[in-house]
Amino acid sequence: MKAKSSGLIVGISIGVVIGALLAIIGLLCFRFHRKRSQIGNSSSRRAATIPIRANGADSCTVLSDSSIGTESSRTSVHNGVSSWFGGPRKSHVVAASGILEYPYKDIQKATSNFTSTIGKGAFGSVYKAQMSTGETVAVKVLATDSKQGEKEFHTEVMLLGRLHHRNLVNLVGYCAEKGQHMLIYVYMSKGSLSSHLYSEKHDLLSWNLRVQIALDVARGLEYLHDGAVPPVIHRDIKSSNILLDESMGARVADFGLSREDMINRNASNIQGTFGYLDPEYISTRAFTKKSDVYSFGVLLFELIAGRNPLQGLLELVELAALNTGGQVGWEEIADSRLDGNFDEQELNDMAALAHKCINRSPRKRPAMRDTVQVLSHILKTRHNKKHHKRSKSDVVITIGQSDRQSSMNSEHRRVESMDSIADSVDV
Ligand SMILES: Nc1ncnc2c1ncn2[C@@H]1O[C@H](COP(=O)(O)OP(=O)(O)OP(=O)(O)O)[C@@H](O)[C@H]1O
Repeated sequence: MKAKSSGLIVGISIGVVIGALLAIIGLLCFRFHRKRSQIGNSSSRRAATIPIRANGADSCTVLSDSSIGTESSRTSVHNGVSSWFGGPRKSHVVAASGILEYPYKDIQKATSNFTSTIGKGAFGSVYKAQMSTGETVAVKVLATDSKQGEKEFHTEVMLLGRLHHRNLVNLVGYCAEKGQHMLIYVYMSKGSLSSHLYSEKHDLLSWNLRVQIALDVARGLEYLHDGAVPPVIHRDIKSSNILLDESMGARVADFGLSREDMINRNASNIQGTFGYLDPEYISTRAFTKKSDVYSFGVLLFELIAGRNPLQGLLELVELAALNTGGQVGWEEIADSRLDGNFDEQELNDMAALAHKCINRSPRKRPAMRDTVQVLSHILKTRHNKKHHKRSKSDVVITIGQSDRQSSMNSEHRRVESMDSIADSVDV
């Protein structure tokens, strides 16, 4: 009986030990498995968030103003590369930039055999294309008399593909077949700034929108000058090269193209557009970032006056500058169609900035990063004024006369301090 019970005890003990061992092994296996799956998850998460372009162009570039950012992975995911994978030949991706090559026949089909013309510029015709993926794009077919060889074209595509910013008309693909060179861009549904300023078919651009457009353009150019590696000088800033997206956001187009390819080059070999050209460039033939700043100044005056350089814009500006001393009184050149619907202070600040941009001496012109600061300051001041007006009217309803007086005093003090900030941003 005793032997029987001690056998039972030994049996139970062995069972408990084996059970415990099994439990420990099971626990270890479970933890090991969980760790492995965590590693797997984190690497797939990383893969999903690493920008497609690892060459630096798509990483966030912090420039002069805190709200700025490159289009970055947003472009890659939404209107950039990833949404394009269904369409083009995957084997022909230009690896360094992520820009995709499209077969000629796809473009031919998407443009209804090149009949969907949007317009024609110095580089050739532009077509609207409806891709089989559902995307709408703009296809620029470079003129066939282009002297650019295959290698140079691919180099240009690689360089263009590195430039990505929310205020640039980004390149998304290309086609090099049948002796043709085509560049495929994000489609800008609202057309060019020049058409909005000068064509009857559009509603009048409000003053508020004009300032926002000026800031968008300044940010795009600032990115080209200070964010792109190597820096890019645009060389042809003008209102027809500023395109507007669905929400009227402005983007700089036609950047980074080798100007040697332009058709109808004039004999003097001066490149760019008359009226926007830096006089210093005309005399020295050296195009610098400050030449872009000059053209940007002309564009700012265009927004203010609603008149282009071929309609005597700069003559008007010079006359007004005699009276304003470059500072105040610029209202006299305001676009008459605005019918006085603009903030005088904003208009004077923007005109004073434009006047600095077109200074004959390039050294005295601001850098693009300075123009971004001044324009965002104008918009911040507008925002603050609106906010204060609203809170002031709330105060009027709830407090008595003496309190109202003190609140107005503090508003007065705030405006004074805003003025001193404006002086410090002055370029
Ligand atoms: N990405 C785009 N989306 C929508 N329309 C575009 C796009 N790119 C160009 N366009 C339009 O196509 C037309 C031709 O443009 P392009 O840039 O070739 O010439 P341009 O700017 O008119 O003149 P230039 O070549 O002298 O600068 C213009 O009406 C322009 O607004």
